[in-house]
Amino acid sequence: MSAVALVVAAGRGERLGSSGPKAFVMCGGRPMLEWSIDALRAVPEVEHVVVALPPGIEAPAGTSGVVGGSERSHSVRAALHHTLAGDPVLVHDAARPLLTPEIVRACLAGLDADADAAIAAARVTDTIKEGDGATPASVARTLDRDRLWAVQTPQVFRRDVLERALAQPHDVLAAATDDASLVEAMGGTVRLVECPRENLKVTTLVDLHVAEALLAARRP
Ligand SMILES: Nc1ccn([C@@H]2O[C@H](COP(=O)(O)OP(=O)(O)OP(=O)(O)O)[C@@H](O)[C@H]2O)c(=O)n1
Ligand SMILES: C[C@](O)(CO)[C@H](O)COP(=O)(O)O
Repeated sequence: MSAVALVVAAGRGERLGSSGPKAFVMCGGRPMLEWSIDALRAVPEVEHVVVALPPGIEAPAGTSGVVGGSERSHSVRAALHHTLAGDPVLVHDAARPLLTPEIVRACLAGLDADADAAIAAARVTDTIKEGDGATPASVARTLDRDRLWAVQTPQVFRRDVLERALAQPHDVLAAATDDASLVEAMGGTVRLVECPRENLKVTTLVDLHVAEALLAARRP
């Protein structure tokens, strides 16, 4: 297998409230992006790593860089177009610094012969209720938690499937919060690969504190 990894790192980090791009915020003593690059480069099946970056920022050592787009999926598409080869294609958020080589391997292995994609996800442990959309909100229904998964990255795709999923109009891509949902909309088969909840996304300041604590706990 010769997989290519696309790491999206071109977001602004508005919900974190950082002064610069979130992927370059210090996390556990280094820019957040570097943790994911290390985990990906520790897996020999990943032959090449491409990073979608904010304008004017150089790619980390051992990777190649491309300027990202206005929304996340546009950045994924820019990075995909930057690669000439590599199948399957693994997409990962720089905002998930708790990635491990084991998670990368599990997601690559999850792409079986009948699947179009395999995505990291954790089983939901909370009770989830759907609101009725009114203000004040009331409960419309309680969802069956046994069937619910909180989706993460990596998300691994057959190259031709991801190319087709991303060959859609700008506003369709802008509305997608992950790439697998574009494949689902095309009728594709997306496998769920159970991964630890620790593979969290740093969205707010609380997440950053939790990520730093988890990274510190990993130190020998
Ligand atoms: N135009 C964008 C938007 C997001 N991302 C990347 O997609 C991942 C997930 O996005 P998110 O956490 O929503 O990041 P931001 O867009 O930076 O956050 P916010 O929505 O709070 O501004 C991050 O690694 C982010 O850098 C990207 O490469 N290009
Ligand atoms: C792709 C993603 O990380 C899966 O959980 C996530 O959807 C990114 O976008 P978000 O808008 O920050 O949830």
